Amino acid sequence: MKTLSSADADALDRELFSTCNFDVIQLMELAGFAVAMATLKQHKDDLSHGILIICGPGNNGGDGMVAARHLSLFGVTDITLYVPKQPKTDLYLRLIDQARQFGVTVTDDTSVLDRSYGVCMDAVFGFNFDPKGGIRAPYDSIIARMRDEAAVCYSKLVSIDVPSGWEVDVPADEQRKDVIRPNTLISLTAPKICADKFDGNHWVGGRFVPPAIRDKYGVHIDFGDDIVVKQ
Ligand SMILES: NC(=O)C1=CN([C@@H]2O[C@H](COP(=O)(O)OP(=O)(O)OC[C@H]3O[C@@H](n4cnc5c(N)ncnc54)[C@H](O)[C@@H]3O)[C@@H](O)[C@H]2O)[C@@H](O)CC1
Ligand SMILES: [K+]
Repeated sequence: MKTLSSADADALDRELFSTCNFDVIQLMELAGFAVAMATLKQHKDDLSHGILIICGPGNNGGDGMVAARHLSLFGVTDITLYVPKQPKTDLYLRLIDQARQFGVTVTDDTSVLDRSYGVCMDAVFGFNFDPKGGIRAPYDSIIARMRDEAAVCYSKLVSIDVPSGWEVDVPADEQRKDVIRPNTLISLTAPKICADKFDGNHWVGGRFVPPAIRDKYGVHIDFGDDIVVKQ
């Protein structure tokens, strides 16, 4: 499996915006749609017991907000978006408003971590997580609770793009011992180095990479006629 370093993922991302003329809203919509679809394929029964989506401050959190709306459209009725820090960016505020219009509960109240859900979705950090100096508040304590399903009651943990708190450029079997252990990882665009040796369910979404960029970075994912592929 070809994997990307965080630097390559960032460079590829910038090329999608510059060379390929994509807009962040387009890519985030496709990413969030793919996340919703992979979660539905992998965890349909668990979703009937509700889903808690925990959003971080960047685009990984935005993917979670989009996924919430699509999960509602797929018929999931009990969806909570936990957004611990009030976003300032207009894009995130609009995504939150749209999610609400589809019946999603949006909250910054930590007490949602005390409830029980079938699925907990980790949309906290993606490939731009910086491990230097550790995880800053309030995400440090949230990720610590996510690590322990007895503390946050869920049956399955699903991470978007990168398991939050993991070092992006370190293979799964070499991560620190105290990190979260998702049941499912949904890589976007292409798997990052941390997806190497990942022992859970692994899906890839991100049907937006044109052939020239695929060749340049060596990422050839055959989606066939689907939105996501299982690795
Ligand atoms: N082309 C692509 O690759 C696409 C990427 N998307 C998503 O965008 C993500 C990357 O988004 P971003 O660049 O916004 O970055 P991230 O979502 O990875 O997070 C960056 C944010 O986390 C904060 N942060 C970083 N390290 C921290 C630490 N140690 N403690 C506390 N806060 C910390 C930063 O201040 C910044 O606000 C991808 O992983 C993916 O989920 C998709 O939305 C669309 C397509
Ligand atoms: K994540």
